Amino acid sequence: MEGGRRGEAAGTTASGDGPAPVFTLEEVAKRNSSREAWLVIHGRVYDVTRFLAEHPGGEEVLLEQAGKDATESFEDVGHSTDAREMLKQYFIGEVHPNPSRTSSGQTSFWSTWLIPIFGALVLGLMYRYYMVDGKSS
Ligand code: HEM
Repeated sequence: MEGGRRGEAAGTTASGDGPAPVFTLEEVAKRNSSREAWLVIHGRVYDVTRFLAEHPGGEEVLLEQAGKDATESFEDVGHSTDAREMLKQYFIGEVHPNPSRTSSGQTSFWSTWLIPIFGALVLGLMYRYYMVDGKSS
């Protein structure tokens, strides 16, 4: 109970190293009930489902924030360093920085490159066609 030990992940999901999963705000928003409750605090996603009943501030307030960014409410309460330490064990991932482009990344890659390349080819062929045409007549 002394505050001397730090950085000891007690066998639960590793929160320190390795790439963390990334969730969109839409995905977080779906977890807004006592069946599944996720919170965003300082850009990180926390699964507080099994913490609901244990929260000293009650499950009501957590459910009110479930599926949302709870940073402000969390900070407004002035949670202790102990409370901040507890966050780590519920960490499940980061928030996606740009929610509108999740699955269509490939499509936008091809459309951004193929259109200019195709355009350049057409222009080149047209140029050639007109030059040849100009010379022969
Ligand atoms: C995973 C996120 C959270 C954790 C780990 C957590 C943890 C705790 C802990 C350990 C306490 C006891 C006092 C302290 O140590 O500061 C507490 C109190 C409290 N928490 Fe949270 N909390 C979380 C999120 C929230 C959120 C989102 C709210 C939203 C309003 C909230 C509202 C409160 C309130 C009102 C109290 C005061 C209870 C009292 O003084 O009787 N907590 N919380």
